[in-house]
Amino acid sequence: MLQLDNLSFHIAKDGEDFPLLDEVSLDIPTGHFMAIVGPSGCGKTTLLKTIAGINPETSGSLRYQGRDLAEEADFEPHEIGYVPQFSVAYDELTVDESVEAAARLRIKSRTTTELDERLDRILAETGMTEIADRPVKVLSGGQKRRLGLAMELVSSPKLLLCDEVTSGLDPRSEREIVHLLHDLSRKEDRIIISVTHSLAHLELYDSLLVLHEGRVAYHGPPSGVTHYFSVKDTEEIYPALSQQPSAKWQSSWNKHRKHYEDKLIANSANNPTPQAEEAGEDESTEPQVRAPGFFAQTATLLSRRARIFFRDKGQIILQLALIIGFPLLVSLFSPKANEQSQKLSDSMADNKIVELINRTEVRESRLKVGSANSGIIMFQVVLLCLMGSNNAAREVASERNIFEKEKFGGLSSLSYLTSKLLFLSVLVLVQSLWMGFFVEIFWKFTGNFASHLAFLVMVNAAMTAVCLGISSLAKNAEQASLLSIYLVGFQLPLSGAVLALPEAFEPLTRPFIAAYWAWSGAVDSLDEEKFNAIKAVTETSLSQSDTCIFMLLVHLVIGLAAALIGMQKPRWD
Ligand SMILES: Nc1ncnc2c1ncn2[C@@H]1O[C@H](COP(=O)(O)OP(=O)(O)OP(=O)(O)O)[C@@H](O)[C@H]1O
Repeated sequence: MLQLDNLSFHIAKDGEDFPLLDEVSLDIPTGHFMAIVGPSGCGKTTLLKTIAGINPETSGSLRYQGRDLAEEADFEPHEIGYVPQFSVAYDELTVDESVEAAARLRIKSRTTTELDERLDRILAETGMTEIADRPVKVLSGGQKRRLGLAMELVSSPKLLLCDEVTSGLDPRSEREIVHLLHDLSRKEDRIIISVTHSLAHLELYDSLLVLHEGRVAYHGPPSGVTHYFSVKDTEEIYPALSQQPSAKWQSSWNKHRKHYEDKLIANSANNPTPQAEEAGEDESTEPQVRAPGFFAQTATLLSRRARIFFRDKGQIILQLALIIGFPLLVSLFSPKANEQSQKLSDSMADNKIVELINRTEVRESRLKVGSANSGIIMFQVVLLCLMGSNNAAREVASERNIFEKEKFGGLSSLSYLTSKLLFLSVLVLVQSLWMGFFVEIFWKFTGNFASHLAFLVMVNAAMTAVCLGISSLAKNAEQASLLSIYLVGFQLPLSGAVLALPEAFEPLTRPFIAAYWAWSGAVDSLDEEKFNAIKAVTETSLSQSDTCIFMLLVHLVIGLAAALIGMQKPRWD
């Protein structure tokens, strides 16, 4: 039995306490199929989220099988399934792969055979065996809803919460989904609560909850609802609701509640589910569901991310274009940087004017070489910053809903971060090392080349980590992209590599500019001649390579910490 006792959820609105749910009390027997209906905005989704624990209740209590969910133990992730309004599957995967990934993230299977059997059973139960190989992107609306249900059934939840899983479907698909939910509620003593706008197929529900402005107006058998509201047709319920304030509906419901809910409990006792009949209410017969560990979840996420990446043609083309195009672009400037700076002859010219001309020519040649080498390094650094931002800006923000849903199902934020870290590290290494080695063919880096490579890798890694942090903290993918692009845009002007910044300004901005630390560190890795040539053309002070590596590491760590903080923060729509 699921019991809601005076459950309320309030928000602060214009500085005042405002109830979205007000003292909702319900008794829902096991193996029960309940519909929540009510006018738009009456609090149906809010109630579902409060039961799920996504909205913390302001007052009142929730009990499941006698245990207080707030005081004692909350639902284990495997005990509860929540099918939200949005799709939780990736378009690039097939039905089979989506359900398998959901299973691997939520439960620990002893053997592959055990997992396969579970997947086959769920696909058969939800009528998707025939379309198991089909990509999610070609599924119909009804098939997508079935997939959403299948992905929740992997842990055999005792409580399944469905938010408008029939909305927008044609009448036939809607009927099929309601029948499917009805059948699922008859298995494993499962309680299914379904928010719906539709008043069709009410006969399939065990009970109907009518909400009005966050308050219960009715909870009883669907057959009794027209009598209760004194209307001829269910379609007339909403107009009837608007005829008196919700507080009045609530107080009259409180007078009738016991009578109706006793009836529901008596009905459920008369119609035990097949499992309840076989096993009685003995919970000790239930198989133990264990959550997968950190490494198992990380491996599942990583293999799913790689699969999605390789199936996304747009992503592959963009990555190839960046990886090939950017180093090519840098190499176009290599002839100037390869020029040797002229040296002064050991002997002085006899003529003072000739000597002066020689010195001026040497100086000009040195400035040219210095600025070409500085430019080529900064060009590499800025383009790698751009790649880093492209790598990570949308990585979390674009799949935030799915991530929240998976976190709700028991996914650890640390596994999620680690999988992103591993995936992005491969991109960073390929992009940065290719940039370094390819440009080296055309422009010889005279100095410590390994150190130069390290700075290219570090600046890309730092920018990727910071943009991952932005992606994880941002409200949405558009905001994350915009902030990341601004961050890259500021790198070149604030690095001081092109124009020295005003003295008072420089110490304020420098710590935040990854491009400066990578440029300065790479310049410090050059041989003495080129280092001096660059020093001669720039007014910006250069830092030692150790300091530069340290600062880039700080950027990396801050980015990752921000990403983890953002991931741990609940961000439901
Ligand atoms: N966290 C929140 N903060 C502020 N307002 C909220 C919050 N959650 C919900 N609301 C508001 O509470 C009201 C009820 O929202 P809810 O989504 O529960 O309604 P609903 O009955 O499911 O609506 P619909 O049928 O249109 O989906 C709406 O006016 C919504 O804007």
